[in-house]
Amino acid sequence: MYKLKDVIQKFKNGEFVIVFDSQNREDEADLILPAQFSTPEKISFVLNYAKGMFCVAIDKEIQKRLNLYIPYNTQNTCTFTVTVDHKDTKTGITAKERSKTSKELANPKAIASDFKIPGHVSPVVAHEGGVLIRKGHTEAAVELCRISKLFPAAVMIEILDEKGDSHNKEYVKNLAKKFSIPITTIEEIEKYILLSQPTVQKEAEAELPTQYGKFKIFAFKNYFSQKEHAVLMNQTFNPSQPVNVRIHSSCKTGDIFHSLRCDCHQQLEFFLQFMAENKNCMLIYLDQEGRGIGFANKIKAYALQEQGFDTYEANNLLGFDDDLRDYFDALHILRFFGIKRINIATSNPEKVSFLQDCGIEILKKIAIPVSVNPYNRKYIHSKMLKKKHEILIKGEDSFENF
Ligand SMILES: Nc1nc2c(ncn2[C@@H]2O[C@H](COP(=O)(O)OP(=O)(O)OP(=O)(O)O)[C@@H](O)[C@H]2O)c(=O)[nH]1
Ligand SMILES: [Mg+2]
Ligand SMILES: [Mg+2]
Ligand SMILES: [Zn+2]
Repeated sequence: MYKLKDVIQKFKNGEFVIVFDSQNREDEADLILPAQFSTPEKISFVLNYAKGMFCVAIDKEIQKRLNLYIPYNTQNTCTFTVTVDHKDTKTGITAKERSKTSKELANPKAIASDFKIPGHVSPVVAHEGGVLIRKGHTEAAVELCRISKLFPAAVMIEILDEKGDSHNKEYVKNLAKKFSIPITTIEEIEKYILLSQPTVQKEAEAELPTQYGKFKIFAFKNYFSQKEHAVLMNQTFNPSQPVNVRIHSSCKTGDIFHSLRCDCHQQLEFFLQFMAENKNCMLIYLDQEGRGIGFANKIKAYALQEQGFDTYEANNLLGFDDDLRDYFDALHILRFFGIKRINIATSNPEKVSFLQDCGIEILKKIAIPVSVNPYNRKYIHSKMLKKKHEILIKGEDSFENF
């Protein structure tokens, strides 16, 4: 699914890769090389073509083992340590000597006394939570090493163009093309991690008798986002048979207060009833309120909708994208239960394509009939028009009636 696989293959073999961060962040590209593969030639290339700050991204373990002091207050900024040279270097500045220092930073047997302080290489320490917590080049570089099963140290340097500009995308692309260097983004690295390792943990399970029937309830937690999700399923459950799944994003106003502004409560109620009447059902109730913008922002968005903006325009006016949700946690919940084949109750084509791309087989879509009223009319219409939701309108209802 992600071309990151090819990037990792090259990185594993000791080749350079280029990593862009997000446009909302530094909007820069760094040339990155596993430090263990440093050679004078490669370091010379880096100095000639990248021209930014010569750093070696390292993990916390290396920083501690080498006793690399962090002289700055580094809350949320780059965690640079003191500068170093390897003890066997003379001035420490030549490509050959910087290569030696970089390579030794990746040496798992290296000790503090192997390095002289100050020097000509700047180690910078990645956040322990990696790119899931901090979306910087340092974290990306160390993650690339980790994914590639290399020592967690990488030479990292910003690419500047002929004029010294670090934001020239065309220049970076041409450089990549000229030297066949693969390009990736921090976002792609993050997606790769979210797909390849479980994002949630099961915390607890119990029985849950409801007015619809007796179900089992599970609590799952994502320790990065601190989000807690609920999973309801039938008491007898066979994951090797197709499972009827609903992935529902929390809607306090709809699910709890039965708001008429949206169709959430109708969908939830339909599915709970469906669970009572059918076997092998699972409701994954995700803690991502207001399409991921949170409760307070959703209410702000409602206030804007009262002025005539639609649900997506309101999000955008508040500075958010249309939809901030993702379904990685839901994917890992399905994987946790060993579920591979599902019928899904949704109108949202994005949920379907995400799960399919991740290898979940979708056998059927279960349509949920919803009523239109004067308060949800525009909301439902916008979803159908702008996001291609396939919404089944109940009985006699039609948009023209409102
Ligand atoms: N930001 C924002 N979020 C909303 C608004 N109305 C509902 N929501 C949230 O939208 C989410 C539900 O999204 P929907 O688009 O209704 O449905 P869906 O989950 O994408 O698709 P279905 O599977 O068919 O339910 C919930 O998290 C609600 O809290 C709104 O006007 N603004
Ligand atoms: Mg950077
Ligand atoms: Mg919905
Ligand atoms: Zn709702």
